[in-house]
Amino acid sequence: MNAIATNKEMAQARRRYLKAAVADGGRTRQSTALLLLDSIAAIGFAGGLAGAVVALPSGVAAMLPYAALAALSGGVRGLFAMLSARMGAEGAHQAKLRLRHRIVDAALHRAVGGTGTSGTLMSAVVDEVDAIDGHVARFLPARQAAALAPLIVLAATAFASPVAAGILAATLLPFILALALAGGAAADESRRQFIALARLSGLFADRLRALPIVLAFRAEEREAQALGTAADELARRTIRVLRMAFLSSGALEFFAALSVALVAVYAGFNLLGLLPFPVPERLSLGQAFFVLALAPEFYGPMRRLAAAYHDRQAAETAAERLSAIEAARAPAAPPTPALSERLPGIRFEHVTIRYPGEDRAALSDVSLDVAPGKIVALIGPSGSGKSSLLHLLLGLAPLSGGRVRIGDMDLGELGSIAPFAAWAGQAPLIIAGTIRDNLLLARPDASPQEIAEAVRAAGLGPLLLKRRCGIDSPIDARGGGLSGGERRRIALARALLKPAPFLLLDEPTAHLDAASEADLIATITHACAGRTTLIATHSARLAAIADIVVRLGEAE
Ligand SMILES: Nc1ncnc2c1ncn2[C@@H]1O[C@H](COP(=O)(O)OP(=O)(O)OP(=O)(O)O)[C@@H](O)[C@H]1O
Repeated sequence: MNAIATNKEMAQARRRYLKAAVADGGRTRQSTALLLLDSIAAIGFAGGLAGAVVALPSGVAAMLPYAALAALSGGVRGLFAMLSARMGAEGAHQAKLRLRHRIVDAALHRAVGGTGTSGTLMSAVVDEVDAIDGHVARFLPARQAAALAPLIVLAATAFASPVAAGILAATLLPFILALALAGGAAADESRRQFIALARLSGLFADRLRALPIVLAFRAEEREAQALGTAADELARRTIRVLRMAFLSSGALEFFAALSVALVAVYAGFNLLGLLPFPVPERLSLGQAFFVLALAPEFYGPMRRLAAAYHDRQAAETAAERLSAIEAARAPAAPPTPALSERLPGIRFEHVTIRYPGEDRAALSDVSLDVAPGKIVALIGPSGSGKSSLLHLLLGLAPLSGGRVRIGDMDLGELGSIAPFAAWAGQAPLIIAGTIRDNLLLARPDASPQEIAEAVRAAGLGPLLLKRRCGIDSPIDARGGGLSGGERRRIALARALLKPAPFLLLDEPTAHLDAASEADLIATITHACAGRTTLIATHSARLAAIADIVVRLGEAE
């Protein structure tokens, strides 16, 4: 009972999320209005057809106005259908644009330690946002039209033959029952298929990014097998969904055809006066033709709704995953207040860092004072928490105990010192573009002279000399063609370019030979002047430039 309640609540939560996510203003309503106009044009078509048949014995001239009405209504129907599809598509495009923007924003501001690989996030932004397309473009207008259009058709039919209208209304109940049953049964299969699709595309995107590592570890076969299993799973789910779709559309077509057949039999027998029971009406040829031509239109809007039902299932499944990504968004940081001092220091008071889901603290009860303008080197064995301490300042690691003062402000008030810090991490971010684009990340308005100075100071000169286009040489997002040391130099050049009171460096001289290290140490010493600096390092030579050396790990 509880599980059922939970499932129901989850379904409601999914629908609420979807409703809020796709609220698109006027487009859906316009698309619905066009579908309703299509039903009115269908009445015109049926009237024209019936009139033409009745006028046939009186000659072509008498028939002509009715034939023209039927042709015009037919043409207008095509136009309405096209415009409705276009409006729906436009509404879906707008809704996807807004949602994609929100999901990218949430993915970029994930709470510290949030789950989800970049592959699954990418698949969410592309595939899962796309899954709401059919919901907005087809399902929503079809659902709104399905509530009104049959009533319009029913009223027009009742005008010509109340009994035929009664037959249509009576067959509605099993039709709706079949629709609900078929849709409900297909829902779970469709959800499972969509989850399998999301899993496969996330897996594929992740493995593609890690292709060099997969090849280096000769794991091609194992990874190909994992992808194969995910693809098989998707194929199995897809077959099940197709099976359900065939079954459900078969049931729907059966009821729709049955109702039209009943109206046809009634109209025919009534015309011939052969009905075995009394009815309160005697149909004319025109009335009989009119109700017959209109009967399929009664179910048309509901058929359209049934065809779009799977779009809704796909959208609801996607909504579940998209809402989870949005829920994992870190609470919006208040606007960063300005620092009250020009060159503040940093004080760590009994700081503990424990990552979410970890039993052990990465760093426990660390107290440390970095006076304004001083250099502190953090040394210690691998895993002792040097990077974590720097990440804490940047809002990338959680403060689980103690407090951090930035000048006379609390780190909590600032959220992160990122806006005031020049930072070069262990795995520098490289974007696809030129080397210049990568440097300008730190300061988009840097002048060519300032860039040249940072390039020289970071020792990037030899790298640029090797490249035909120098600083405008293209590099890919993985830093293809750059050595680890060169990537670090790019990160360091960025840190040098940014005029910030704090300088945070995480192993800036790793991977360098002794001569290059000595060069870079001179550059770093120069860059530290006038900034409060924290350097995590394993290098004794680099640590020697610090005013204070703090050993983390075993010394505590
Ligand atoms: N995002 C994270 N989630 C969970 N644990 C983490 C995370 N980042 C780091 N850790 C753990 O925190 C501890 C400290 O890691 P950290 O990277 O700060 O050490 P480090 O001293 O900088 O190491 P190295 O010298 O090798 O760079 C390690 O045990 C590490 O496994």
